[in-house]
Amino acid sequence: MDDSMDDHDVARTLAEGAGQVLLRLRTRLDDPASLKAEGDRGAHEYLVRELARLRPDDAVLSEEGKDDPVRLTADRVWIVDPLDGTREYSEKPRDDWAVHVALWERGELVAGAVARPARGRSFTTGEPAPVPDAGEGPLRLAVSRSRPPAFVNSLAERLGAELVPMGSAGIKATALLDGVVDAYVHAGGQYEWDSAAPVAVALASGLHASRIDGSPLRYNQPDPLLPDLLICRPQHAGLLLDTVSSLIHEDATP
Ligand SMILES: Nc1ncnc2c1ncn2[C@@H]1O[C@H](COP(=O)(O)O)[C@@H](OP(=O)(O)O)[C@H]1O
Ligand SMILES: [Mg+2]
Repeated sequence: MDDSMDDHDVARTLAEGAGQVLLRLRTRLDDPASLKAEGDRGAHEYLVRELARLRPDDAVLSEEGKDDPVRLTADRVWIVDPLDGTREYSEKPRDDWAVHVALWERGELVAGAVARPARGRSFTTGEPAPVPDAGEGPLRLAVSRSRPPAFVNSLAERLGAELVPMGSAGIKATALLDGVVDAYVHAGGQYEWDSAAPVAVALASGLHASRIDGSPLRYNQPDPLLPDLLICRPQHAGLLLDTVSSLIHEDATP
């Protein structure tokens, strides 16, 4: 255990370090299949090695690792996505991919960092970024560019909102802190590692983060599937949750 760094520092240092591994790989590989495979593997190996060195007593849940059930009885679990937006990473020169490192401790996300290596700025719970003021224009909703929620066109239409497709959950969540979008909405499938660090960073900045039915996001569950998510300014949460709920309800009504 390295006491010279607190958990926020560990999250940021490791997310940025894995980002450097990924940037280096991208200078020597071009083929998308190799970039995907080598990127996932190289960043995962770096994170596992550094967590074992800096926090040897903690458990790890990584998208790219075998799920070790020891995490279910551990007090502290690092939930990491070594390369979020793998598809975009493989499509040079796209820059919408990220590294996620979060720490779950006894039921809560207590630290986290989202590194955006190709954009050169990281977001961390250690120094929460201020939330930019909402603009006057229509709401801008960040959505997956490849697997957006089924209801998203109806949602945009009902709210008079604009859709802003982009890759990576970390990129979409931190786009709120850039002031580029007003909300990130996802449904249809995702896992704990996709949202843990983005949600830790968003909550530290004072944003709202929940399931799309408004219920809390729970991490370190036996099944890491966590299929939907809403991150937004607190003042928009009621409108967005109510509108999503009515669209889902209408869809389910014969
Ligand atoms: N329907 C779905 N089922 C499973 N995972 C999904 C999903 N939609 C998005 N994701 C995952 O969520 C992350 C962000 O997705 P997107 O860029 O489409 O918004 C990606 O993580 P990875 O790149 O780590 O695999 C992607 O695989
Ligand atoms: Mg991911």
